[in-house]
Amino acid sequence: MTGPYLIAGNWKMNGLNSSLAVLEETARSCEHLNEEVDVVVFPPATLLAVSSILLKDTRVQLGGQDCSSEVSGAFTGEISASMLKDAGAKFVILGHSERRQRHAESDDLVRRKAIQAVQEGLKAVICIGEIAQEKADGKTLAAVSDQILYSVPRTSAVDQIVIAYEPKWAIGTGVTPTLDEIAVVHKHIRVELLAHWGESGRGIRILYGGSVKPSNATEILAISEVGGLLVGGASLDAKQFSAICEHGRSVRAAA
Ligand SMILES: O=C(CO)COP(=O)(O)O
Repeated sequence: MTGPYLIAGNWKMNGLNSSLAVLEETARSCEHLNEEVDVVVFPPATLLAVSSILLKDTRVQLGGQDCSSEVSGAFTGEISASMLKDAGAKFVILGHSERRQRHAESDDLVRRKAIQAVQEGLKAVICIGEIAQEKADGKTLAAVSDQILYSVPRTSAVDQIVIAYEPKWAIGTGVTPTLDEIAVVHKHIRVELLAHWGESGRGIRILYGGSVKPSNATEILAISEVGGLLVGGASLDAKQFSAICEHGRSVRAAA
C-alpha cells in the first residue's frame, strides 16, 4: 500500500524514568525522517505524560498499550481512552495477544475498547494473529478472519483503524513466518477489510509484528500489503529501533 509506513515500538511492561533517554535518542535519530515513515512509541502508561513533554515537536508520536471499554467510573486500575489522550497519546494498542491470552480478553471486549478509542479520536492498533496450534492445524486464515469479524468495529473512521498481524508464536521467539506466509496472510486481511468496508477498506494500514529486527525489517516491509511494523524487544534499543525506521525510509524512497 502507498503512504508512509507506520513503525511502532511496543515497550510492553518495560520502562522507568531512567529509560526516557532511549526515547530522546530515538527522537534524535528519527529527526531526518520525512513523509516516508510515521513513528510511534508505546511506553508504559506511567511514562506517557512525561514522554509527551519530551517528544513535543519531534517526529515520534505516542500511544498507550491498552484502554478500558468504559468511559469512566468505578473501574479500579483501568485507564480510559480519554485519559490516554489527555496524557498525550495519539494511538492505542488493543487486543495484543499477551492481553488476549493472559487476561482472557475476548474479541468482543477488544471491539468495545476500540469503539471507545475511536470515539476519543485515538488510532486503534488492533492486534490479530493465530496461535501455534491454529497454525499447525492450518487454521491461520480462519483465525484471522474471525478476529477481524468480531474484534474490529465497523466504524466509518477507517483512518483511525490500524490492523497489526502478530502471529503469537513469532512474538519474542526470534522465529518469523516466511516472507511468503506473511504475504499470504496480509493479502487475506486486505480481502477481508475490503469485504467488510468496501473500497474504503483499502485505506486501513496493516502492520506486521513478531521478532522484527533491523536484519529482517527491509524484506518484510517490501511485501506489498505490509504498511508498517509493530516492534517489541528491538524498540527498547534506540539504535535498533531507529535502524528499523531508517529501513522503512529507504524502502519507501526506492519504491
Ligand atoms: O509483540 C510484539 C509487538 O507488539 C512483538 O514483540 P517482539 O518484537 O519482541 O517479538
